[in-house]
Amino acid sequence: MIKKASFLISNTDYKKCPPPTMPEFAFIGRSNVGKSSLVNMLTGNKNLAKISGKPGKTQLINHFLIDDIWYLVDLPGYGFAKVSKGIKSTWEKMISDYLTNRENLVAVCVLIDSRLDPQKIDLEFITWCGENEIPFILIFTKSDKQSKTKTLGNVRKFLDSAKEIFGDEPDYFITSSQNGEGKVELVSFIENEVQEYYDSHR
Ligand SMILES: Nc1nc2c(ncn2[C@@H]2O[C@H](COP(=O)(O)OP(=O)(O)OP(=O)(O)O)[C@@H](O)[C@H]2O)c(=O)[nH]1
Ligand SMILES: [Mg+2]
Repeated sequence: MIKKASFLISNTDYKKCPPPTMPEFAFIGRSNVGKSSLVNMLTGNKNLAKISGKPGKTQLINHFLIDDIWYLVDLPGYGFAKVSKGIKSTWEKMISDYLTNRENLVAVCVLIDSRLDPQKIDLEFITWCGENEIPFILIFTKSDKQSKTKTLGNVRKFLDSAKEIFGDEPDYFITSSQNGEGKVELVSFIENEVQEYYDSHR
């Protein structure tokens, strides 16, 4: 479990991010999918990342230091219709530059709204990750909002779509920031990866 978490710095330029000396996990997904809420749930600190009912709250690359051994990054959402084309492409460049150049990035955690059928923009994003050889895992959010059957049905549909693209199923987790579902599983997974990172970088 996470014992210690603190906010470090916000950036628009990946070159100004903290030195890449620790393994890093970045949280991304559509605006309002629950990225910042998940960061707070995982760290047990309701006030760490800013949350809003309005999409587009997070606009920068936000670094958090976890247990003094890994970085968690809260990224702005993609696919937010209400911003202008110009702002959108600036965001996209900032995020794609960060994702393709950040050498200590272990995996991108792609958040998917478990209430919805597979969304084109999410499938496009994971396709882009594949093309750029960026490892990713899927995190289904807001599982508390509907029945277990409905959640599992939507998860299955998304995994089937991903399988069509990649030939196999990505690692995935089902979570709720409201009731803590998936916290233990996801944190254990990340902590394992962190350990492996240090083992292979000795
Ligand atoms: N019921 C429920 N609501 C959630 C959950 N996660 C997030 N929310 C709500 O969804 C809204 C958006 O949450 P945020 O965490 O700000 O979403 P975000 O992905 O960081 O959004 P941007 O920063 O705008 O891209 C807020 O009103 C949250 O309270 C969840 O697991 N369950
Ligand atoms: Mg946010």
